[in-house]
Amino acid sequence: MFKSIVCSVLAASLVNAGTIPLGKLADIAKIGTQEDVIPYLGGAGPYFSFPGDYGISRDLPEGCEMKQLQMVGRHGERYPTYSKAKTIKKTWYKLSNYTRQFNGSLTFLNDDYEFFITDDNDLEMETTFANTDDVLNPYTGEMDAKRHAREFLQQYGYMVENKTSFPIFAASSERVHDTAQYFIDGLGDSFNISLQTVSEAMSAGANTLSAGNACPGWDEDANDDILDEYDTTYLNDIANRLNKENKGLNLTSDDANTLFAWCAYELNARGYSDVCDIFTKDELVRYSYGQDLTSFYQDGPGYDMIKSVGANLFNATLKLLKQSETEDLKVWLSFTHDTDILNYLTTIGIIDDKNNLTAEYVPFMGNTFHKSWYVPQGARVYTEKFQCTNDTYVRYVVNDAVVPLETCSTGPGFSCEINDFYDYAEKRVAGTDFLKVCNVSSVSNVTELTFYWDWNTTHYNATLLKQ
Ligand SMILES: Cc1ncc(C[n+]2csc(CCOP(=O)(O)OP(=O)(O)O)c2C)c(N)n1
Repeated sequence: MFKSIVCSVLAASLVNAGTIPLGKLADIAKIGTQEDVIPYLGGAGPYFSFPGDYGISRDLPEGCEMKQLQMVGRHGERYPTYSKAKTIKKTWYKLSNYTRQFNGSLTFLNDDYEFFITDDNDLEMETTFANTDDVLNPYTGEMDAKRHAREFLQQYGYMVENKTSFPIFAASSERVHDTAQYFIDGLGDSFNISLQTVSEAMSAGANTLSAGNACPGWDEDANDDILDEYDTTYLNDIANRLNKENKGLNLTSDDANTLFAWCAYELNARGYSDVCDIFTKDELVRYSYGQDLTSFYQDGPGYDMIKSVGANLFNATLKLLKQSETEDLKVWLSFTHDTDILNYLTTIGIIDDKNNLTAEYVPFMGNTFHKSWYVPQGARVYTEKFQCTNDTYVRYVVNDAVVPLETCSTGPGFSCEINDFYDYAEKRVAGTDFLKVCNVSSVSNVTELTFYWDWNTTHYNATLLKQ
């Protein structure tokens, strides 16, 4: 209410001051024109479908019947976290304190540029119709989740036609919870969904959708010796270029690095970002690979403990698959964070673990791991279990594309025959030990993931966290 009064007062004063922007409106000119940049932003930017879909049809193979559907999704487009906002603001203060005219790719700052974070209460949160910087922004997390719900109904609506009451699970981060709620809103009022908010506090231990948050054994710096080798002179080049064009500006390579995140989050908040136009295409490729490397060695196959972390959720999804005949519920929808999805995909074996990424150069041959392809904002990983005549199969759909298991894809639609799948899965989880490698017992005595089975009696309603 207060906000809308302030807005109308502001609007009125703009009218009186005669500053209504006439003619050239940046949003009209730019919204929708920067989609090429999004895949290079390490998953911080808006949702896009997995580009390498191999041409496999997403449709249920002919003559088959879906038996169970699971989905693990990331929350949608958001504002920066507190820590990322701090670094972005540091760069913004340098720019906003510059007293001369800007030249080159920073020229947009001469016009009436408004910094995209206008309210610190938005930090850590989804971008929404209410808090977006621009009414035309097509990339709000709210819209993404609602659209996802409609796409879910279009693709799999037959699975919920006769079962309109069911639970949806969300980790207790506020943005994750909000995404689940927008998804529920998008399903429409024919449904009676109970939103189960499962704690992602450390004390939740194994009963969580965010094993990474219950993992004191995880060490962010474990593979820094590898990551430090990556050549980051492209960041110095960016800073030097901007400083040369703008005498007296003292941007550092850290500022240059921050500008990529600024570009991504401004797209989420505003729908376009002049900051994205600062970079050359080569610089975008170098930044993007840096993001791939970091997540490969912190949350992917490059860090040996990750298979164990992802096993906490993967084991639960396997149990659900095995119970598909006896469990009343056929659809299991859950929302969590990007790192948790990367951990899960690592255990499944969907991220290539046969070629460790090199930090010595950008490997164009044989590198299939592009972080943004797997976990853009709003990422969604579906597990399909379907029966065709007498045989049953499993396959994964990542961000709208069927992504077959490398060594098990001879079934219809490049799926994996169910017994072969269980053998495959057993090998994947052999030797993993989430509780041990994460040292869970130091923060929690909860040793099992139970919420998929006891939600109806427990009713999960964890306190929301901004993390
Ligand atoms: C296995 C593991 N344990 C702990 C961490 C620490 N950690 C960093 S970010 C994060 C949660 C995800 O937050 P964010 O990167 O903001 O992802 P988003 O909410 O945008 O999906 C956790 C648990 C980690 N990355 N990986």
